[in-house]
Amino acid sequence: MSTQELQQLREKITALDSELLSLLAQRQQFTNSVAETKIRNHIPVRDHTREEQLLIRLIKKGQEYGLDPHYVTQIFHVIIEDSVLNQQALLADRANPGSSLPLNRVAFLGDRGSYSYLATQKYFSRRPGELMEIGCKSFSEIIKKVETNEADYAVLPIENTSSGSINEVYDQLQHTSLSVIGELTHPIKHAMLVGADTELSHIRTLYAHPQVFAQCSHFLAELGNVEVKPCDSTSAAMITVNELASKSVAAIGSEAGGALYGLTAIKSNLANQKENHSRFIVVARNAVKVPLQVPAKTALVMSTVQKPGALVEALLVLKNNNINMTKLESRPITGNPWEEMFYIDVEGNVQDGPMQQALEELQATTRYFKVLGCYPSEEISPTKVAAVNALAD
Ligand SMILES: C=C(O[C@@H]1C=C(C(=O)O)C=C[C@H]1O)C(=O)O
Repeated sequence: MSTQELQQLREKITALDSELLSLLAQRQQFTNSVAETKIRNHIPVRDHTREEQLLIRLIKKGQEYGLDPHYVTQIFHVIIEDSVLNQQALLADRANPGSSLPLNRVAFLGDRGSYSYLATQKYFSRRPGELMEIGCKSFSEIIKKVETNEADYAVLPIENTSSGSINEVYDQLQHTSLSVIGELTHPIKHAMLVGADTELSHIRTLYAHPQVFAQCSHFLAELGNVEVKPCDSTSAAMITVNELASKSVAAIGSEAGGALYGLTAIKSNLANQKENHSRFIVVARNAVKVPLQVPAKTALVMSTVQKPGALVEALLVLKNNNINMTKLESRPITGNPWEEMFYIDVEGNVQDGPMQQALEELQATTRYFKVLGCYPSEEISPTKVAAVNALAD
C-alpha cells in the first residue's frame, strides 16, 4: 500500500469518527428529552426491558455487518450508562430547584492531575454551571472549605477496591454537619510517569501518595533498588518529578493526570488488583432531595448501646424493612476508647415508606444516629442480554 493510499484511508476513518461523535451527541439530546418526559409523567429513569430489546436488536444488526456481539454489547453498555447518568443528573437537578449554581466551587485533594481532580471533572461534567477547582492539601482542609462557604462542594475518596476504606475520610464525617449529596466511582489506573528520555532501569526514586504505594505493593517489591518517597497527593508527586527534571525519578499516577505535566507512562497497570476503582462521595452544606424515579442510596452513621447483640438488633431493623445494606464500616470514637461508630450505606430513598420506618426504628434502638445524606446511586449495572452468548456462537 502506498503512503498516499494510507493517507486516503485515514482521512475516511477520521471522517467516520467525526460522524460517530455527531451521532452520539444527537443520541444524547434525544435521551435528555426522554428524561424531560419522564419528569412530567413520573416514569423511572431505568427501563431494563427497553435496554434488553435495544441490545438484542443491535447485536443482530451488528452481526449482519460482521461485528462481534460482545463488542457491540460493550459499546452500548458504555453508551447506555452515560445516558442513564445524564438523565439521573437532570432529574436530580430538577428535584432541587434553585440548587444549581452558575459556578460550582469544588474542593478536592491535590492539584490538577490527581485522581480526585479527574473524579471532580467527571462528576461536574454532567451538571449545569461552571467548575471552579479548589485543590487542597488534606481532607480536613477540604471539609473546612465547604463548612466555611469558601467552596460549595467537596469530592472525597471513601473506598478503593484494592486498599479498602479511607479511614481518614470516615473520621472527618464524624465531626461535620455537611451532607452527602452524590457518589461516583472512577477507575484508578496507576502508571509509572516520567519526564523525557527516562528509562525504567535508571529510576532510583519513586514519588507517590502512600495509598498508591499500598495499592502497587507487589510491583514495588519486584522493583527492588528504588527509594519510595511519599507525597501529599498524586499531583504533588507529578509536580515534583516535573520540577526535578531528572532521569532517575518517576511518579506513580494516572496517565491522563501525568500528561497535564508533560509526563509520559513507561509502565502501566501497576496496581496489585487489575480491577482498581475508587468510590468518591460528594458533600455539600445542604442535603438534596432525590426524586423517586432515580435509584437512591442513603448514608447513615450510628453508635449502639453497650450490650450484647446491639449491632445485630440495628441490622435486623434493615432486614425487617427489606432494606439492602451495601457497606458497613466501623471506626473508633475519638475520646471514647473501645467504642465504635458504624457507617452504613443502604439502598433506598429517605422519602420512601419502608426507609422512613427503618430510620425511626434505628433512632429508637441506637445511642447516636444520624443520616449523613441521601443521594442518587451512580452504580449503573449493565443490562444483561441472556441471548448474547447464544448469538455469539
Ligand atoms: C433513554 C431512555 O432511558 C434509559 C436509557 C436507555 C438508552 O440509553 O437507550 C434506555 C432505557 C432506559 O434505561 C429510555 O427510557 O428510552
